[in-house]
Amino acid sequence: MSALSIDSLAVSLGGRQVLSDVSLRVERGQILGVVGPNGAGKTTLLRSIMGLIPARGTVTCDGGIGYVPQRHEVAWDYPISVETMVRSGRVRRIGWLRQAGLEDHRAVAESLRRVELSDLAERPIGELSGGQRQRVMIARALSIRPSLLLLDEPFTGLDMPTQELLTAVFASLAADGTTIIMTTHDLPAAMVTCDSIAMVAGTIVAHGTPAELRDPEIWMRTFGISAASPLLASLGLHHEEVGAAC
Ligand SMILES: Nc1ncnc2c1ncn2[C@@H]1O[C@H](COP(=O)(O)OP(=O)(O)OP(=O)(O)O)[C@@H](O)[C@H]1O
Repeated sequence: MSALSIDSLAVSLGGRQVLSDVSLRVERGQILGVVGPNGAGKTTLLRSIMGLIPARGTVTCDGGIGYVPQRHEVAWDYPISVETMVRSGRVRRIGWLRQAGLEDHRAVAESLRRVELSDLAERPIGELSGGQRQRVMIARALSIRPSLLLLDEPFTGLDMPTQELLTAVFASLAADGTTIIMTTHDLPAAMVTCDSIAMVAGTIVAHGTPAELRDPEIWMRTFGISAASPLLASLGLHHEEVGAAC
């Protein structure tokens, strides 16, 4: 059985069809990159896998799901520590009225270690840098030890060392069997770091390994770009014009 199976998923928001006929399989320990233009439905796809918005079709996952929304969706002026923020990821397991137990503390400490934030456990979240905030949100999602981790644009606005650190964290999670799905606008990085790429534009336009997605036509169609687009050059894909040699 695949770690995640999506069959005939369709989502309407505000009376408009945002996603239709989405079917996808992701195997355990794989990293899937979800790419597509603005408004393509990438965030909607993650939210519907998470069950946060009503959708038709079926989503089957073999374990818990951790979700890291885009950073601007979180209220960072809330007066709580990094540790409390990470522990809040386990609220459904702990319950609002029960004290956190040994297992909860262990899971929180392990998650903070994964993202190298153990030293900042007591720091108020309002005092963190953008990169540290992203690491807190990832630790929060990891606190339930999910089998599937959903990341919405995890690298946006981060410097190169933080991107490198997170890439290493994701690779080690995947090696330990966590399945990862991330949306991204950094297409060259996705082609290097993801095992497979799903190209989304209202539906799955193409899905394959980076090596299988070297046809520039697919990128031109999905992103609505011309053969002269710098995007194709940045991916090392060159469109050969028919009759160009004449
Ligand atoms: N709550 C909502 N009500 C109505 N329409 C919505 C709602 N949320 C999203 N949409 C619309 O659904 C479409 C897909 O949005 P979504 O955020 O999934 O795109 P995206 O691919 O993640 O885009 P981006 O790259 O800009 O983040 C957009 O046209 C958006 O305006």
